Order: sequence, then C-alpha cells, then structure tokens
Amino acid sequence: MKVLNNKEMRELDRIAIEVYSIPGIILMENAGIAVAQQAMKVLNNKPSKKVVILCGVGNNGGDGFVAARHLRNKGIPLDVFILGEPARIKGDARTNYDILLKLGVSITYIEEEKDVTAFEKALVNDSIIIDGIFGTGLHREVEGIIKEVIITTNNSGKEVIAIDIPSGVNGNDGKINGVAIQAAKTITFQLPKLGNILYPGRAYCGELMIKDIGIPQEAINSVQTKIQLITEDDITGILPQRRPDTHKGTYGKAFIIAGSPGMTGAAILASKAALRCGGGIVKVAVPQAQMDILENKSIEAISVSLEDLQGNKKEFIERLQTEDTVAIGPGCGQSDAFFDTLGTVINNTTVPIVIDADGLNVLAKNLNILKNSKAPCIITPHPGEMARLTGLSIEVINKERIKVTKDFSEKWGVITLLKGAATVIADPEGNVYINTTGNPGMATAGSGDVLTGMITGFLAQGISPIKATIIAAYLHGKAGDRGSVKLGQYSLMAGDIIKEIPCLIKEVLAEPLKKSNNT
Ligand SMILES: NC(=O)C1=CN([C@@H]2O[C@H](COP(=O)(O)OP(=O)(O)OC[C@H]3O[C@@H](n4cnc5c(N)ncnc54)[C@H](O)[C@@H]3O)[C@@H](O)[C@H]2O)[C@H](O)CC1
Ligand SMILES: [K+]
Repeated sequence: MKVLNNKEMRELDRIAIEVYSIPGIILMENAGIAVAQQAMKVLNNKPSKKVVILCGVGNNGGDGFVAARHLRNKGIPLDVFILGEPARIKGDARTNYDILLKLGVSITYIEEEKDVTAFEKALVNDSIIIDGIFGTGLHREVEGIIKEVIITTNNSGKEVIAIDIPSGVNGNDGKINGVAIQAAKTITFQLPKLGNILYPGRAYCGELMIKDIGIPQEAINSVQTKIQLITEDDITGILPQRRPDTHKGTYGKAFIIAGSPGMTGAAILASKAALRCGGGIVKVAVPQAQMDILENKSIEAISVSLEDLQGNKKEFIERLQTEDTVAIGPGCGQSDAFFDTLGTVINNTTVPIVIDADGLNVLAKNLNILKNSKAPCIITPHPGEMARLTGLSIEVINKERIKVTKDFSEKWGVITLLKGAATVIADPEGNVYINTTGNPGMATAGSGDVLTGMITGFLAQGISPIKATIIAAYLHGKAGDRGSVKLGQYSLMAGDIIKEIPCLIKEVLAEPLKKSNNT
C-alpha cells in the first residue's frame, strides 16, 4: 500500500477531482460519514452519548462538519467548536459549515480564553471528542489558543477520534509541530500518510483505520511515490503449497557463519529461525569448540568448523558455490580472522548474502569491499550499527530513517533493513518499504539473530532478496506481537518469537491447501 506525504495526498485529491471528475464534496462527505460511523461505534459502549467536535477552518474541519451532521441525524447531542476565523472557511468546508448554520447546530467560536473554558465545560461525563482541527494542511508550529485547546483535550481524559491525522502531527514525517492531539483512534482516508506511520506521529494516532472515500484505483496508481507500507495482503499466500515430488534440497541450502566464544546462541537462534521459515538444509559455521553446543541445541542444523574454513580458503570458496544463500555476522565478534572471512564471502559469493551484527561492524571498517560483491546483499543494521556504517549520529539516523536507509541502499547497491520503530527497508533502486508490525518486547538479546535467520530461510527457498526481506520483517514483528500478547513485553525472549513462526506461516504465508492436496 502506498504511503503519501501531504503534497502527494493533495495531488491524489486533485487527480480524483480534476481528472476523474469526482466532486471534492463527495470525498468530504464520504470522509465525514466514515468518521461519524466510527464515533457511533465508540458511543455504543457508553451510557451517555455526547460528541464534541473541534473544527479548523480548512477541509479537515470540513470533514468534521459532515461528521457533525450525520451524528446529529442519529440523534447524538453535539457541540461544534471552530478554531480560526470563520471567514477563512471556503469551498466544500464552507458548504458544510453553512448547512450546519441552517440546521441551527450549536457552534462556539474559540477565539479567546473564555472560549476554552466553554470547551472544557462541554466535556461532560464520558463524551468523546472528534479532532478536525488540522489534517494534511498543517504547515507550521501550533501556537496560541489552538495549542491550549489541544493541551486541554489531551488532559481531559476523553477518548479522541482524529480525522485523517492527529492535529499537530506533521503528515510528511510524523514529527510534532509543537503539540499534538493524542488520539485513541485515527481515521485516515484512502491511503496512509507518512505521519500516520512514522514515530512519534504514529504513537499519537492510536488505532489507525484507513477508509476508502471513493478515490479510484487509477488515481492512486498515477500518484508517483516510492514508499510502501507493508501489509498482510503483500505476503498472504506467498509460499506455494509444497509438491509431493520434492526433497529438502528443493527448499534450499543456507550457510550461516555465526557465533564466537560465549555467543553460540546467535548461531542457534539464526539456524532455528531459518529452518522454521522453511529452509531445506541449514549449515552453520561456528568455532570448533562450539560445534557440540550447536549440534545439541539446534539438532536439525549441520555444524561446520569455522577454523577449517578459515584454514583452507580454496575449499571455503568452493563450498560457497554450492550454497543457495549465505548469512554472516550474528555473534561473530570482530577479530581480524573474521574480517578476512567476511571479505572471502563478499568477494566469492554469487548467491544472496545477509550481513548482520558483527558482520556490519566489521564491514563498517572497509565498506569498499561491497564494490567487489557479485551477489545481492542484504544488510540489517540497528541504528547503532547504521551509525558505524554511515558515520552519522544515532539521533540523525532516527530523525531521517527513510532518507538515511534509502541513501545507503542507493549508494552501495544493497538492500538495507534499518531496525527500529518502524522498520524501514530500501532497495538499490530507492524503493522504500515500511513495516509496522513488532513491539518493544522484541528489544531483547537474539531478536536480530532470529530476523537474520528468517530472511535466510526465505532466501534459501528462492524467494527474491527484497521479497524475502519484506516477508521476514513483517512476520518477525507479527510473531513478536503474538509472543508479547501471550507472555508480556517484559518477558518475551528471542526464542519465543521463533515459536510463533509455524502458526503464522500456516495462517498467512502458505498458500491455502487445495482440496485435491488433501488426498
Ligand atoms: N483525499 C483526502 O485525503 C481528503 C482529505 N480531506 C481533508 O482535507 C484535509 C486537508 O485540508 P486542508 O484544507 O488542505 O488543510 P487542513 O484542514 O489540514 O488545514 C487547516 C488550515 O489550518 C491552517 N494551518 C496550518 N497549520 C497551522 C497552524 N500551525 N496553526 C494555525 N493554522 C494552521 C492552514 O492554513 C489550513 O487553512 C485532509 O487532512 C482531510 O481531512 C478532504 O476533506 C476529503 C478528501
Ligand atoms: K485532525
């Protein structure tokens, strides 16, 4: 699903209205109806029904006027408050404002302190608030009486439904322009905006609902954006049912170079995750002293002595030619020998390579070795590792997550998955995919090793590097969400994420069994 910035959303509106002749007031009516319907759902659980609607002087306010009319038609008591000069209300918003005036709806104009008091008094019992102050038209800091109303709203303890985007959240990047409405739910229209998806804006949205307001798919297709939100639709049924006449080799050979003294767990987690995602054969190169531990804990994986590999480069290179994918880095440490191993892999592998953790920390010392790579390369840094790869501060990286990730991918010709909330994936062509599954419970040792193993498991089966990265990112987060519901975010461990993979693959990824397959 495309994710738009404010300008692209306005362009989408324009195309719908000017190219496909859909009157803007129809879009506004549909938007307002969607908001009213959601408000009714929330009100149904409340004994006393009352809605207070905050409207700005733009079309976001226009949506609010429409919602007011539909709620009034359902007999819901409501108070409408307008923030800004009524004379500035124009076009479709003006039409809907005039209708409310003709209907005699109670409208209060918030221009000074006493009007804020009137707003506070309107918030009786368990009334709910609809936020139609600003949408994609927000273009400067929120100040003055509007800022005061937003703070009052947030302090009121009332449930807030935001129209399109919580007022104060910048639709272009999710940053807060001074202050922002904390919504319990946000109803956005046709496509999500970056401000609905990127933190901190995403946290202000509460539960995000995307409502179709009648903009045709042709109009959506014509808006040029390279940023997509990963949704379950993107990965549903993507793993074909397995044919009877197949064997483990059919599902690919993954070679994982992981582990160092005290870090065998990284190798165990990555190998288990790769197998759980359907990889056929998973070999793991670990230091000789850890082979027994690995074989004991990950019995389905095949262990290989890292020292033997490092001691016989010719054989190492020959082995690399027999694999379907290679992953390197989890728990590897940063020894000179490992730096050489990484160079051997990058210089001699033609199949997809996943570089994670210490592989990235060592790569950061000489990024130019990427220029020798003949293989599709996927890197999976967290912000700290990205800081070492780019020389940027973690603060800058987290402020410009999309730009930093996209720039790195385009510059070095790799697929970059930047971990964090929300995970950002970019490919060398500058396409960007945002993943919103996952939760803070996954900030636990080994979670990244699991993700590396999952990407590797899908690559081994011949899924394309970008698709394997997208599927793994979504599923990893979804598994973490399930695990956190069962165990709580404090107790979730990396191994618990792996436990959730089988059900999710069966429910989501695997193509539904055809009747004939049941025979
Ligand atoms: N396809 C759709 O998504 C549809 C969206 N609709 C709604 O229209 C708004 C966008 O409306 P717009 O008039 O462009 O802007 P806003 O209503 O968001 O802005 C209100 C108004 O406020 C002024 N302003 C901006 N920043 C500030 C500030 N910090 N302080 C004070 N005033 C400010 C600005 O000049 C504007 O005039 C979209 O979000 C949807 O809700 C359509 O109704 C249906 C189709
Ligand atoms: K809003």
